[in-house]
Amino acid sequence: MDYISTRGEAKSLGFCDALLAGLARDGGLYVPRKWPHLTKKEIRALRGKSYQDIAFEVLYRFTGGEIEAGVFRAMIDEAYATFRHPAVAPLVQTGPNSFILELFHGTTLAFKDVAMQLLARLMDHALAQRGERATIVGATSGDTGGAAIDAFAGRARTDVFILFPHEKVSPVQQRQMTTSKAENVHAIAVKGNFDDCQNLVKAMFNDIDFRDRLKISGVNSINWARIMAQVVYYFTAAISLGSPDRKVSFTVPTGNFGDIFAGYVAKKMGLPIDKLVIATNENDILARTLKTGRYEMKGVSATTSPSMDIQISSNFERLLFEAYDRDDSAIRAAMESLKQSGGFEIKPAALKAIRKEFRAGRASEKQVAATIRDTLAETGYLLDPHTAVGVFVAQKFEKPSSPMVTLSTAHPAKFPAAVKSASGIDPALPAWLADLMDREERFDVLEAELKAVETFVDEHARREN
Ligand SMILES: Cc1ncc(COP(=O)(O)O)c(C=O)c1O
Ligand SMILES: N[C@@H](CCOP(=O)(O)O)C(=O)O
Repeated sequence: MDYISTRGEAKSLGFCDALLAGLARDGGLYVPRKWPHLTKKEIRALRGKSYQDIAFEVLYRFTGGEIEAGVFRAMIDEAYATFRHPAVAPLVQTGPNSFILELFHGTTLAFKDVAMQLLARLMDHALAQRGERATIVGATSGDTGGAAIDAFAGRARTDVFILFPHEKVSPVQQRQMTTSKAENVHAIAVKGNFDDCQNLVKAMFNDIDFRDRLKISGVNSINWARIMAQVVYYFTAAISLGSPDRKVSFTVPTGNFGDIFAGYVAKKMGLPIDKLVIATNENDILARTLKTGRYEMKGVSATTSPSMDIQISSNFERLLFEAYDRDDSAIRAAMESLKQSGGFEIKPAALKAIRKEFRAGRASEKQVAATIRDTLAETGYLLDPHTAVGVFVAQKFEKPSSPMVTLSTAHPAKFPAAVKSASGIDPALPAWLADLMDREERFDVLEAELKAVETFVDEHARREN
């Protein structure tokens, strides 16, 4: 198993090298050269197994045997022992054929914990094997940052620098990043939006001298291992609803396209998924792209689902690579056009391939609030605003014949103001986070300038092993 870059100019890497590299040196994203496959019989054999068992069966195929099986299994067990629900990612039925997949039972109450807890252990292992350390840089619109800081806090071989948009994340999200006492983690408020943060992270990767000197690595979904870990819950959910003998559709609240791309990977691996539905908030670049065939940036507005206030949707590049039958020159041209003119056209054959697998829809702010209110009234279930985007869009694509699973990507208590204003309910943080808002904050504020951020990272990264 080796990994190739979507832009075709970086050398292919084995699993651990791709894990530590994050972004490829040509600016592209790593994908496996060949998708591993599970037969229907193999999928059937996973029925009744635990989340951890299924995770091992699905994920070990991606490692190319570079990690010893028992060690890999122990990492899975340890990662998911941090979850507060025995099923890790339970399914809740809200209608005859409607289900919510709760992905927020981890330590920071967002779906990011599912991948991040495993990623931290994988990185630690790979670094220890090599006797190396890494400087991790990450961008967040609110949830990746908290999950990364929690998963990497106190780890000896990594320093973590998380860039978040100043004053544009929820107070709970901010405190999950700024109240860690661990010395190896640094929260940086950038005067800009999430796209600025993500561009700065990519620029640090593309500054080859800086990258090599500080051994830069990444924990955003540009890192293949993040996507890989997220594939598992598509399997667990579909299997518990009758897969592979029944097709299941998924609706995914989408921003950086990582979570839904993991669903696409599950399908490539043989899981019989019917449709994958992209749900966007008012920052609807992906819904517009599917409709018009043109990816066109037009500015980001602040919404009540801030983690999805994104327009440079990194993982869409991975999908384009597949839709163009892995023609890396088409990807280089599209990404160059995005850089030069803020958009690109998708060729008809590639667009057709995308439309075959995906549907897309958007939810306005009014629709999000109404969905939170109405779902509570009709089912007693309290949604967070990101999940509400998903539930609203899912309704348009539900069919009486097959189940529709909407991914619930965050706990409502991460966004109390929006939830209260829509439903009248003030969702409480769980007991272990009850004092979060009283904890002391520690963070730095920087301009959205590469020099300022690189200087900060350089000054604060530890170099000794
Ligand atoms: C709560 C929440 N929902 C949805 C998303 C969108 O996920 P993705 O960026 O993988 O599309 C994010 C951020 O990524 C998030 O934090
Ligand atoms: N919504 C994300 C944005 C970063 O996404 P990632 O999946 O690429 O890490 C966040 O909450 O930070």
